[in-house]
Amino acid sequence: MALDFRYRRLGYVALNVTDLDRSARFYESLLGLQQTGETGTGERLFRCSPRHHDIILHQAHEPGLRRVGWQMESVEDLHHVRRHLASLGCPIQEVDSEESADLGIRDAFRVSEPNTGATFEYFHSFEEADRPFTPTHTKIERLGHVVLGASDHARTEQFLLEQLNFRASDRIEGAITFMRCFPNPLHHSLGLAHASANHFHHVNFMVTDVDDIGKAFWRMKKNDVPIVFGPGRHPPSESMFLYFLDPDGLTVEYSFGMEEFPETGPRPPRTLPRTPASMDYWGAVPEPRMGRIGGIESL
Ligand SMILES: CC(C)c1ccc(C(=O)O)c(O)c1O
Ligand SMILES: [Fe+2]
Repeated sequence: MALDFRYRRLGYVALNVTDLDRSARFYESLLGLQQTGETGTGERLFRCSPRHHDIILHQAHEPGLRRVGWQMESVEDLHHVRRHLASLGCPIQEVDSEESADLGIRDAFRVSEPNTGATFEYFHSFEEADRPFTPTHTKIERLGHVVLGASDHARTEQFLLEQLNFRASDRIEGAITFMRCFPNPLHHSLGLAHASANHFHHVNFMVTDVDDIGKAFWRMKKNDVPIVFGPGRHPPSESMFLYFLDPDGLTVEYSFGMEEFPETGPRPPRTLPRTPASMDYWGAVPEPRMGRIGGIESL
């Protein structure tokens, strides 16, 4: 089957947190998301875009990734990816109408990415919020990307590229692959790190102003939020970055700027050597806590 289904964007990321109130305060007041409501099961919805939500926080015993939502360009693209995954023998779980209504989506289904066990949810229509997103201290532009650690990196990368129509933008040899969800132009919406076990690595928010990075550095310091990498500038995507930990120790990144790819005639992916200089132009060194906490919940 030709893999010509088209993604619109990384739709949303659902995270498991161990103290919902504490995390809600962090994601709202320190990160700058707007809380928009709750689902019938008490999950909290947050946004940084005109859409229904960008982040879901779910109360759980262990922190980590609950699922990743992918918005497709059209209903035909959604049917296409569903048929393709079913033809590969991947069990498809439909999202029932009550939950879909809560999430502002329609015709959604979930599937377990067979190598990492991460739940991918595919949908097409995504409700808009009734009011525009009004940034507070940080001019967040969008939910940027999610990075997973994979114990079988080669197989996972192959599945994502050959079966799910992601495209490789760059690789750091033996460390990470940066992938865009075709034809979305952003350098990466999904990153796949080499790891000894499958795990959540980090979630990223793109900001519109370099001052958002500098201001976050001091805001996090004043509020005793651990900064685990940066400020710095990533050679692969050219973005300036700051990584810090949420109250459960999940890693969150702010970044400013990112290379964009044309749909046709993109440059080929590069392979950068596995050296500190491939992670940061400015000489920052990641703390061991970066990208360490966070399991992957299975479907
Ligand atoms: C340190 C990590 C995994 C990393 C490296 C490079 C980029 C980038 O080029 O944007 C990232 O976003 C990362 O998270
Ligand atoms: Fe990142």
